[in-house]
Amino acid sequence: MFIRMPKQKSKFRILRNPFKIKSKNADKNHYQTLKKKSNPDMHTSPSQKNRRLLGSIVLGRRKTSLEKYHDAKNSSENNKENNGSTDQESSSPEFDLEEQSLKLNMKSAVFTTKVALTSNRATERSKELRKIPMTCSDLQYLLNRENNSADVPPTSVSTASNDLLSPTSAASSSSTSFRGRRGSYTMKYSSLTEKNFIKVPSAKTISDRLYVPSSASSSECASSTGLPLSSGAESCSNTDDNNAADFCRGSRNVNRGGDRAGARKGDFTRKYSVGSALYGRDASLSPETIQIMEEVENAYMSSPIPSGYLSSPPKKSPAIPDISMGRRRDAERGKRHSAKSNVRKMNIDASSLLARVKKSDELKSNHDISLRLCDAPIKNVGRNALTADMISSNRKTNDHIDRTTLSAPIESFEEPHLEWKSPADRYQSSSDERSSTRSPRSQVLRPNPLHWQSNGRKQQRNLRLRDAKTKGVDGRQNLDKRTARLRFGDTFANDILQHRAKCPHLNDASNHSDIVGSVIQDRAMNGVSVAIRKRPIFDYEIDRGDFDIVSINNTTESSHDVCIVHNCVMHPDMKQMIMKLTNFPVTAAFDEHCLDDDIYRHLAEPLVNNAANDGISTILMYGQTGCGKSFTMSGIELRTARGLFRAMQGIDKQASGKHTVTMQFVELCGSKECRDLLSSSSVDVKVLDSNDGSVQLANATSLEISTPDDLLKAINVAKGRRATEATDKNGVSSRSHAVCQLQMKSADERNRGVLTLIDCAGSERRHDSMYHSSERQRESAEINASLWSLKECIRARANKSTRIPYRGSTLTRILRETLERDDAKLCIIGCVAPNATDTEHTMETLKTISGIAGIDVNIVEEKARTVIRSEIQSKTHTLPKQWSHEHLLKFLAQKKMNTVKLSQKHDGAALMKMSIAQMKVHLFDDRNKDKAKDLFNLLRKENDRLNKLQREDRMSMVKERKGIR
Ligand SMILES: Nc1ncnc2c1ncn2[C@@H]1O[C@H](COP(=O)(O)OP(=O)(O)OP(=O)(O)O)[C@@H](O)[C@H]1O
Repeated sequence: MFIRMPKQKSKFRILRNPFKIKSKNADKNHYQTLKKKSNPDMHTSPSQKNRRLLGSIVLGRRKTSLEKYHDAKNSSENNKENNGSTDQESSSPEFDLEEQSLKLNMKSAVFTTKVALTSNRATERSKELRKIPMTCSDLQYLLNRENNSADVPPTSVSTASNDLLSPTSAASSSSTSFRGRRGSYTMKYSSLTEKNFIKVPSAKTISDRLYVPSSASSSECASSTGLPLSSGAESCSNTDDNNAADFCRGSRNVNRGGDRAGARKGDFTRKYSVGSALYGRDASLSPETIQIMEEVENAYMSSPIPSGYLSSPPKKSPAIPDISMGRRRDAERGKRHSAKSNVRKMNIDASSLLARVKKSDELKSNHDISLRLCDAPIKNVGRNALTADMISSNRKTNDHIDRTTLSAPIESFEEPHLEWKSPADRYQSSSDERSSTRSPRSQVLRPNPLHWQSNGRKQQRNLRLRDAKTKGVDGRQNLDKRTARLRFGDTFANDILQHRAKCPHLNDASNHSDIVGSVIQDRAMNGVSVAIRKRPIFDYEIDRGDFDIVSINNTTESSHDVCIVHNCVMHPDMKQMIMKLTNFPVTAAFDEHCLDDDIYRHLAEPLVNNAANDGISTILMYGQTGCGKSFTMSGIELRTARGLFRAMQGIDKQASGKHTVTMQFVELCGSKECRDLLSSSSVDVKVLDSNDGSVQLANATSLEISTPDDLLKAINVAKGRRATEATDKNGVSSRSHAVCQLQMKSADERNRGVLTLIDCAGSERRHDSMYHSSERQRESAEINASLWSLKECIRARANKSTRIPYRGSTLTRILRETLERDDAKLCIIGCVAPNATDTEHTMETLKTISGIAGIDVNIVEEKARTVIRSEIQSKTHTLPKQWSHEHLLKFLAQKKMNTVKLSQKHDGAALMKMSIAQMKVHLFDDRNKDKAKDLFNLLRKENDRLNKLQREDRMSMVKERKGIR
């Protein structure tokens, strides 16, 4: 039966997009099928059938459903009128699909079609469209069936797909059913539209190999596929009762393979083999098919290749001895090898394996496999060739093999490994097993450690890791910087204490008390001064084992103070402790004993006075999160409110005029957003540049301030509206830059002074923001970007650059006047946290600060030195889990627990991990539970006692440190 293709539909369309037409009714039809499954003839009216056929077969421009409907209707009517033919004739497609397929050389291509598969017991979930592979001829077959053409020659249908598609229901049915384990499956014809056919690109070769024409004899089949008969046998392996279930799985595999456009050979094999077996029970199977199936089944049964291998191709080899004895490269290539090299390899492999297997007692139970492997005909090539991988997969898939052999520890393979020790012996031992045609040199079997060594190494590594875990502090254990600092905190802290004791001027709380503020301002370079304030270490930090690593030297007569960071690190051997000292120069440094008054007097007051005298002043807080920026800024604001008005009063008296103070308070969130904090409505503020070089905050509320209290109240209100969030470091971490701008204008508005107080959001390192939400991480990135931009601007200013890149961020745009005007004063106060875990943060802040001031050239890194372990880490206070075997014995002797049976491997860590039951079994000969319980409790009690002592020690050390100051 031929179908005529309309002339105007070019074949190229098929090539370019053979699946162009999409049936919008596919889903609807699918559910209709499910509904009407019991009576499939219900929806096979001629018009419906025609519509479906036209919608599915006519290739070309995609038609709307309405067009398709009209087309179908018209063609149906025309056929009836013109030909006066029967329904069957009228609905026959008008082109020769087989011819077209041949022309397009697509006959052997595999298509995948979505079919509605529903089982009797199917739940709603399983009623989904599945894909099964089909050939062009399958399609033709189905279309012919659709057309009720009983005279379709079944020979044109491939065996495999025929198996799948032969109906159990009446031939005229619009849906095809076939049996499966879960019941009968229905495949709906209406889903046979081009859009549902997906060509599997790599399938041609697969189909060439696997499809066996049902009309051909088995020998023809073998010759046409170019494979030995045994490979044809592959297509009907696995004939057990699990076929139906496997079929479902197999279909899914094929489906996935089709989706990936790389259907795997194994998947196809599996599916077809199962499919054919499934159909073996069907009465409607053609005699030719049955004959072929029988032949291939016989061939399969006589095949020496294990079914396990045929049904699942070899995968990556597990840990077995390297039986290939070839070069490592050869073994790795394994599958990629040519057929020839595989044959050679098989020769060696099978015989060598057999020889060694016979010698090994442990593998005796597997003799039957080994013999089978050796019996395998050497001529088997390609897929049938034996390789190490294959043998391993054979081991895997054969259930009768003792699985303990594979999972046995590496020691169980020691015997064959030792055999390879001497090359001469190796040659001798193998010469009688192999032909000696090659030179002895080429036959010397090198002990290829491909699997052995990799497994040995892996095991050694695991042992090392386990050791490291159990060894505790004294063992070689890899720790990150922060953990190591806490772990060895006592030793490091003691070393720092000793250093401070040698240099009593460090952290001596002098804090420039005898130096007036102007002196520090005199140190400023180009109006930019940088200062450091170290916050005190908190109790909770001490409790967790943290210690103070920042020392301040502010007693020097030089032009700058020094902030010393004691960087405590571990040597790569994780045993030696290294102390590195870095000296950072800053304009002024304040230790943890400094007061807000000190900060104001030395740093802020000169700038406030400058602003009151119509100057441009900016105070900016910089530093990591939780280091005291807001704390310091609050102190400055409090004092500024009074100091500013005081300064202005003096000026007003002199000038007999009155200054007005206006205030604007905005926050900068991210790199662009600017919000007014003096207004409850969150108005977006625009930062506008004026021609005179000043900056206007358009839309921001300008509040006129007349008293210090008004100023403080307004500041508090604005701060209350500031975006804060609880972080790991700070319960109320500021997530925005707060900018408070005070403008002092003279009565005639000729003179103008500006004081800008900026409390930056905390700079964060990756570790701090690692656990943040994506929003927070973006925020952190923007904060850091704006700070980086500020740094660039200040550098450019210090370098007297003609162009300051202030447009880099909103923060720098607001600070434009400060950055551009030479008489402007800028004080950056860097806050640092003293704890050891924040060493990197602190160093980064200090580096940035001194870089801004242009004094980073004076940063001095002292030579690293090894820290001598302090005796304070008293051995008496080591916890039980850190005890050695000897320490444990001593302890048990002290406690008169002489009945405990300890082996060398039992140390403190091992015992602390044991439960009472384990102690009873492993440590007491009489298995006395009470004794085990006593020991268990004794160790726990001792652990608590020592823990408490350690804590007390630490506290006394801290007190001691404070006393030294
Ligand atoms: N010099 C100090 N003396 C006593 N406590 C301080 C000092 N500096 C900071 N603190 C305390 O440290 C905590 C964190 O300080 P603060 O909120 O000022 O940090 P921050 O740098 O502004 O953090 P963020 O950038 O996350 O807003 C506060 O509880 C504060 O009281």
